Amino acid sequence: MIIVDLSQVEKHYRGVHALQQLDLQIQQGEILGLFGHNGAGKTTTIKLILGLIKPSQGEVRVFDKNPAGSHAYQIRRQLGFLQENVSFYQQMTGLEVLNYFAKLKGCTARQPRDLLAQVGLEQAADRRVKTYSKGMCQRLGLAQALLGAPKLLLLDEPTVGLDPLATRDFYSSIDALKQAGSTIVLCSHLLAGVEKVIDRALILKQGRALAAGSLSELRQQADLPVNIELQGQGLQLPQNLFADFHRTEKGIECQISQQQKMHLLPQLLSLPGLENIEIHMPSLDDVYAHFNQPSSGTV
Ligand SMILES: Nc1ncnc2c1ncn2[C@@H]1O[C@H](COP(=O)(O)OP(=O)(O)OP(=O)(O)O)[C@@H](O)[C@H]1O
Repeated sequence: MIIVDLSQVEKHYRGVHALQQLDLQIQQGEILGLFGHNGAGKTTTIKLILGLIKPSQGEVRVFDKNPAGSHAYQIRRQLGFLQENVSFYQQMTGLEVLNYFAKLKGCTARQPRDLLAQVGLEQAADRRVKTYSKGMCQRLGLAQALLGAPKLLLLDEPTVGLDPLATRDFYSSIDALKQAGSTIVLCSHLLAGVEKVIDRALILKQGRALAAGSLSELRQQADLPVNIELQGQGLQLPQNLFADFHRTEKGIECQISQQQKMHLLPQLLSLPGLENIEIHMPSLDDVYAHFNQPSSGTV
């Protein structure tokens, strides 16, 4: 089932082409990573999905309805949103903030306390928000976004300000929501963290889609080499096995194409003296850098 459907969407702000000819479909239960440099059009895409702004051209459908049309209220009750640089009423306690948003959203009274526990703020529930650290405010923002078990969750830089443990907990919560059937859009500049969580990525540049697909599809499209580290003393490679290799203290490092990997692995594993082999596939960071090279076109 398609939850979000953007078709040939354009958004112009007085001379700024924030989005151009954008097509995007997000299936139910999918986690989409939305990436791009500053000003690439990520927040504009999120605002269109939320129905906060309307496209200049093209069509936006969320749950098969126009999110900025007469069904907006009905759609928004099924949405959760965490904006970048979240801020709350400073004089209220964390629990009061969540109760307030829960009432606006028509959620059950029990949920705010459960959510505060889920994001690790149980002990701080009755403290005023003005005493919260940046990371605690971010956790409160997450709890707010999770109110009402949203079917579609939009998260703009959700892990900014979170420590490594809280970031890990956050991604576990995201995975649990996905398992429960939620659809999630994640914008982040911290690519290493989101790499394991997302099903698919859309990379934007100056309002246009540069590349889209799963990490494995993007690796194929980018055709970046795989780095292989062969560890062992006195390793000898058969002649002409690799054009591109160099010796290191631990053994040999080489680069092979993704297509060669499965074909060459048996030969590498049978090398005399091989003690260990480490295979480094191109990361999301590598793929992102590749598509953002000046020569890369758009999809
Ligand atoms: N209300 C507005 N009026 C004029 N221009 C705008 C407005 N909102 C966004 N823009 C412009 O549209 C483009 C896309 O902005 P957007 O906020 O979507 O980028 P972003 O990818 O979210 O960037 P960042 O990573 O910095 O948050 C930018 O050039 C921005 O200056």
